[in-house]
Amino acid sequence: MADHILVLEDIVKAYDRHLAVDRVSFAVPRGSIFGLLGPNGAGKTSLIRIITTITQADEGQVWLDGQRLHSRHPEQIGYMPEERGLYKKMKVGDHLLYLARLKGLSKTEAKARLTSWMEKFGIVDWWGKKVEELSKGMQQKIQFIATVVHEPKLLILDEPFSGLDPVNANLIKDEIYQLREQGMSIIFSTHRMEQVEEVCERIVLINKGRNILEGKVSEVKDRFKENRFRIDYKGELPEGLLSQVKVVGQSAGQITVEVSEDAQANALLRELLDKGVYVQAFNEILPTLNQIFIQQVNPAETYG
Ligand SMILES: Nc1ncnc2c1ncn2[C@@H]1O[C@H](COP(=O)(O)OP(=O)(O)OP(=O)(O)O)[C@@H](O)[C@H]1O
Repeated sequence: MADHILVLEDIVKAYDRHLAVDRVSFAVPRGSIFGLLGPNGAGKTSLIRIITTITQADEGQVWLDGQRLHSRHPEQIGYMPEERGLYKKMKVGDHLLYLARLKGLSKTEAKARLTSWMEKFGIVDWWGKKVEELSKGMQQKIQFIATVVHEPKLLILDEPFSGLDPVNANLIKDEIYQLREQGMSIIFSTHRMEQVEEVCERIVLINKGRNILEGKVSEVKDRFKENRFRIDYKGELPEGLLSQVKVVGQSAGQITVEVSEDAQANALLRELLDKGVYVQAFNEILPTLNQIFIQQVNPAETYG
């Protein structure tokens, strides 16, 4: 448990007769970026609401930083929900101060930290503006600052890049990496699988309230690989070269093969080189997280 900032054990949550979370367990390694994934209605928000003590689990245990979850723990968590709730009529600076004070910061400390964040984002002149004067993306930057200003141990970000242009998305992404470098642990919830591949080290996939897949992103991709390799080459392929492998795709200068074991791929590459074929690229085709997500959540669908 020492290596984990958050541990969930056998969490159950039902609303009336609907079982939203069904014995979910997982652990978030300290100082990592962890993807909490699942289709709409899977139970992710229900789990986040339990972790942030907004609601309570019917059964199971949550441990934060080695302690059973208790009422002071929210001060150590920063949660940016997908529904961004800022008071439209309030001025940005007052609003941020109010939220930072709620998280236990003194007024002086809050002001110093907020000013430093606003300087970092180049938005000091927004301090006196009303929230309603800001665009959706601008409000999101404010929400991000409000979420991290008290330097929580655990940061939970629900679709943090939605509504942000690529420049601002990168700005926030860089800040997330920096916070991780400083030791913060981050749970990242999104439906955008390419973002997960880019930023997350581990994932858990929730479907219909259950944990159906968990692990390091690289291991998960490896688990679902189909031993396929794509070879880009120049010139002609010698006769009989591919008799040992299954060819599953072929076009000018490119061939895709399926091997029965890894060693066969090495043997094929060696043979290509020995026969004087100019190999431009020899790549293993790993499934994308998007393909794995679709296949696991909806097994009737195939990919390839
Ligand atoms: N307060 C509630 N009362 C009744 N049912 C609820 C309540 N909150 C969630 N549910 C139900 O519990 C299930 C899980 O919902 P939850 O919001 O946790 O899913 P989610 O994975 O966050 O989905 P999304 O990706 O769409 O945000 C859904 O079937 C939802 O309808």
